Amino acid sequence: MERGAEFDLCVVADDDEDILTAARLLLRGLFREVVTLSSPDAALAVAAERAPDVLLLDANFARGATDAAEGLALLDRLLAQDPDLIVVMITAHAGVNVAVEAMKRGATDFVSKPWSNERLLATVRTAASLRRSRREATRAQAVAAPPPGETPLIGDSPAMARVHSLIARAGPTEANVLVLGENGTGKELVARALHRHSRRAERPMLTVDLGAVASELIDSELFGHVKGSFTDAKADRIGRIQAADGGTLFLDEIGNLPLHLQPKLLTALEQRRVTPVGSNRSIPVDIRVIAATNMTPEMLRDPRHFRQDLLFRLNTVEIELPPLRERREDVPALVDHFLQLYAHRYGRPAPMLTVEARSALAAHDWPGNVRALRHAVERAVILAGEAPLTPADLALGPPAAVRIAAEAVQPPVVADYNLERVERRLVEEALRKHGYNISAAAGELGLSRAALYRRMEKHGL
Ligand SMILES: Nc1ncnc2c1ncn2[C@@H]1O[C@H](COP(=O)(O)OP(=O)(O)OP(=O)(O)O)[C@@H](O)[C@H]1O
Repeated sequence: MERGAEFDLCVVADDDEDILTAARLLLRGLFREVVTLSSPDAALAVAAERAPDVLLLDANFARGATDAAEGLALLDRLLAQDPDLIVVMITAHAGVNVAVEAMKRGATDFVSKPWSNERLLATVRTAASLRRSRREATRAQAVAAPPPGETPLIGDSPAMARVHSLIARAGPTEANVLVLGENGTGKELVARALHRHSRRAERPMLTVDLGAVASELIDSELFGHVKGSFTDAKADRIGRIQAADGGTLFLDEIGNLPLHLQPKLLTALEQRRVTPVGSNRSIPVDIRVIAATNMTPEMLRDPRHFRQDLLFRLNTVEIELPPLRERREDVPALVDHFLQLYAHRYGRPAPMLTVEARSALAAHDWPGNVRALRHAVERAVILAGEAPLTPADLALGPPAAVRIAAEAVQPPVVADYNLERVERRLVEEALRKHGYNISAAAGELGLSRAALYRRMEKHGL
């Protein structure tokens, strides 16, 4: 790494080793890191994961090719993946036509081989400055409001006012934040808002859902691996921690991190370095970690479940999201927001709700929290006719106490062979048995978390 470099990262993709070496030597004064690559796939992967300031791309990627078809096709794919990517094309053989074609397709500039060092440096510096000003503009927008399509964090109950204030204060700092709350309370939305308020906002936030990754793969998913370190390790793979370098890493369902990997994560966070599986070389990383869990604070503070030294690393700031039933005053604003959202999405007028329907929504216990409320409103928008919606249209079911009493006398599942109803009943039972802990219920049902969410949605749970 060079001190005093103006920019962070330049990627050079070319099949000619001599060109790669020359570019690396020339550009390392301008960039803190110059990554050279000789395969199109690697260029796509690194561009997606590292968001370079500039990518220098050889127009004639295939050895001996001169018609630039491969380089131009790769340019299209790179720009489809990230329209803001700054690509400088390297053209050969007085390839003016290729240069013009590349600029038409969205390349920022070009240099022709053999290049003059001054010309190359000037072109690349101008291109990198362009990237920086684009990022600053994006960042200014990002801090002000969530990007289109992303839900704002709704609710001004005292509990949510506290959450908003913690986000505003902790967001711009580098502090690691732990977000606690039952499933569906909005932990991921809080993580996104924290990232948006941070100086890393223009870099990506990468998410690892530790409840969705098979436990034997978590090590390699987080830390990466080197080729041959285990049977399926057919090539080197960078882990999510390294991929989040410069940005934010969101570790969802951190309570699912196996105990034996907890010291490894702690060491990585303390030393700011990762060691891929099978490697003896550690790599420096600069990340901010936001973690989330649906474990109760009591479980989390039990060393049999979670190492306390790792907990102290992760919870510099703790944000607790209370379940929706403890902040019912947020229900009307959430209902109105989702009514508008789905009416717009399905191209129909937002249905009216009777006073009784609104009271039923506010009185419901919402064991699945805001996610379940969102699904209930979506379903109501889809099924609504002309008349205002009544409590029956919302299919909320009786209050929890009545439901439990009724279930006690229900016949066993096998008395009803209707597959849809049996599925709904089993999903409901598994959810209830595990206190709406999605990972645990999915485990018991033999489903992934995503598959369980799909079924909950299908059955309006
Ligand atoms: N305060 C809120 N305002 C608007 N939408 C919300 C709010 N809280 C949650 N949601 C919506 O509810 C759904 C679940 O939110 P999110 O994924 O952030 O919850 P979570 O706590 O991370 O859930 P899980 O633990 O199950 O992963 C999302 O569709 C989200 O948009």
